[in-house]
Amino acid sequence: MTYTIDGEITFFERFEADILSGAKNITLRDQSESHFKVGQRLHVATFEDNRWFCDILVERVEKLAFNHLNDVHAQQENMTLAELKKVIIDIYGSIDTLYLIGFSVIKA
Ligand SMILES: CC(=O)Nc1cc[nH]c(=O)n1
Repeated sequence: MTYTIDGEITFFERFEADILSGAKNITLRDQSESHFKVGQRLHVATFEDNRWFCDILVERVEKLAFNHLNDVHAQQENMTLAELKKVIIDIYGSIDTLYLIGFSVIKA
């Protein structure tokens, strides 16, 4: 199948296996990555060395308060809620507003 790539996003290498298996199907980003739109197909590479590992289709984009993170979000990240909150704080520090990007892998 041919399709147009509309942008790119990076993930830490430690998330690669969970993304490729479908165990992780959302990502939570800050304002700087709030521009993604439903229907976009994105080139996905590792943050560490910019190595392509899949393309994804963006299926959801939602603004989400950190205080509203719940067990469903954690399950979609393949983590416990406590692990997810720690990951977010480790990446972004104290943050009130997140952007949930839901996706499916379309090529790997
Ligand atoms: C590179 C990077 O910021 N990666 C992130 C950030 C938040 N969630 C996630 O799954 N990946």
